[in-house]
Amino acid sequence: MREPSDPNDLVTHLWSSTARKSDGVLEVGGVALSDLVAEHGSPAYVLDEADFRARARAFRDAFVDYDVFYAGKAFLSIAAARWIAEEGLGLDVCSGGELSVAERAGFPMARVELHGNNKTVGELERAVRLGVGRVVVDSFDEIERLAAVVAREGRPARVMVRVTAGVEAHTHEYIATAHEDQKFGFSITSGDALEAVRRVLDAPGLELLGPHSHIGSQIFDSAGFEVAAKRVLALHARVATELGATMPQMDLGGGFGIAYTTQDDPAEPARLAAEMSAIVAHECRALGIAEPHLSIEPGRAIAGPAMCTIYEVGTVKAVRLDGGAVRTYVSVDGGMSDNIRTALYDADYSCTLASRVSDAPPVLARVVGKHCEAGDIVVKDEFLPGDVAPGDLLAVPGTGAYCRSMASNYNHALRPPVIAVRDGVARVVVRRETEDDLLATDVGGLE
Ligand SMILES: Cc1ncc(COP(=O)(O)O)c(C=O)c1O
Ligand SMILES: N[C@@H](CCCC[NH3+])C(=O)O
Repeated sequence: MREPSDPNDLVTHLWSSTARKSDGVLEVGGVALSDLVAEHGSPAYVLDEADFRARARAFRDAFVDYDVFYAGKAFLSIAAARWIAEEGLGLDVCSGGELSVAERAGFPMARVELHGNNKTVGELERAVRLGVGRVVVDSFDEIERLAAVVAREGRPARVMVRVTAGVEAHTHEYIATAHEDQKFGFSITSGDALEAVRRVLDAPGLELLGPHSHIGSQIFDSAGFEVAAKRVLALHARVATELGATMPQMDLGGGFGIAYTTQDDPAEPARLAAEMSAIVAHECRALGIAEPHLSIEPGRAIAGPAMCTIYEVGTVKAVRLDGGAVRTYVSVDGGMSDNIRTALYDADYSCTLASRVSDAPPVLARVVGKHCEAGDIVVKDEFLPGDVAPGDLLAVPGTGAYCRSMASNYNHALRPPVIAVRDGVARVVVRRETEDDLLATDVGGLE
């Protein structure tokens, strides 16, 4: 259990860099969130543009000799794609929808890569026509499909082969992706990865760049990356000796963890870069192979800390637990429709009172949403001032990654807007959904 912290202050490393409290009111990007809610309503995602850009830049600058692709699945909008382009990163998309955002943003297609374990023929055709920089193939079916697409379109495609390195990453089971028994990639151990490389080499119009390994997400320990890099580089060596080909590149994926609570201690990009580069250099020397050109795909570590969600409290209920302790259930005007991560991954978040000072003694609170679901929890445990009351605003930090992008319309909830703040100015970059948006898809079909 975390210790209560001063409710009138912020645990700064959990918040975006411009977040501060002034007389109990949370400000981000120079905008008081109480003013933002007065104008735009709640709940709302608040995106600190300067922080998002700075994190993107920090990865680009630390991983100097690498290509850095921002993983748009974490959070993508036209504005975010433009910022990523301006900061000099590439963009990883994994669906036609994400590709559309990149296109609408005018993102340079040569710096876009397309992922996915079941891309449609339509998605592959569009990617090839648009000239995306690389397609990461994930199955034998897809290699055949892509080869047919490039033949029909008369345009080549640069290809990476997604591999599973057989690593048990230390993270939630649902977001680990390098163990053998799951849907992504070609197993190195079984020989499928080598066979996939052979088929790509044999396919006219497919240019092989190299293997791609993503071991999972919200990982703090570089040991998993080390084991994966070793196994993937061993594949490079096998491809050279058995197939007589050189793979010029290698992608080590994303997965870099962030601090959701004071229990988390993430590494800075510079340290990650130094560790990963040392591992690759050491292993290449041992195998006697040339170092491939490297790339990575951070998503969460760029978008996650740059956003917070602001909610209004609707009801407060004290519940007596077995043993006599009391838990205060604080219901807010959003929930699992704007942040599914607590319910899906048992994720931990923190929160703070964002609209006033309070000197009331802390109580153990659980922040819950307004959905018809007992597991609709936003913050499992937090100490909040004991006078927390309807009308108060609560803010949850670290909601930039996999919250808006995984948001749903459960109970016909309207997905909240994303409001970018910078230098005292707030701009809506993704508008709030309306009931008309929901009803527009419900076409009746009664005739
Ligand atoms: C292939 C791939 N690359 C990159 C990412 C981004 O991961 P993260 O947001 O943890 O950096 C993911 C998501 O886990 C992924 O599946
Ligand atoms: N959606 C996951 C991250 C992994 C998704 C990308 N493979 C999360 O919220 O943690």
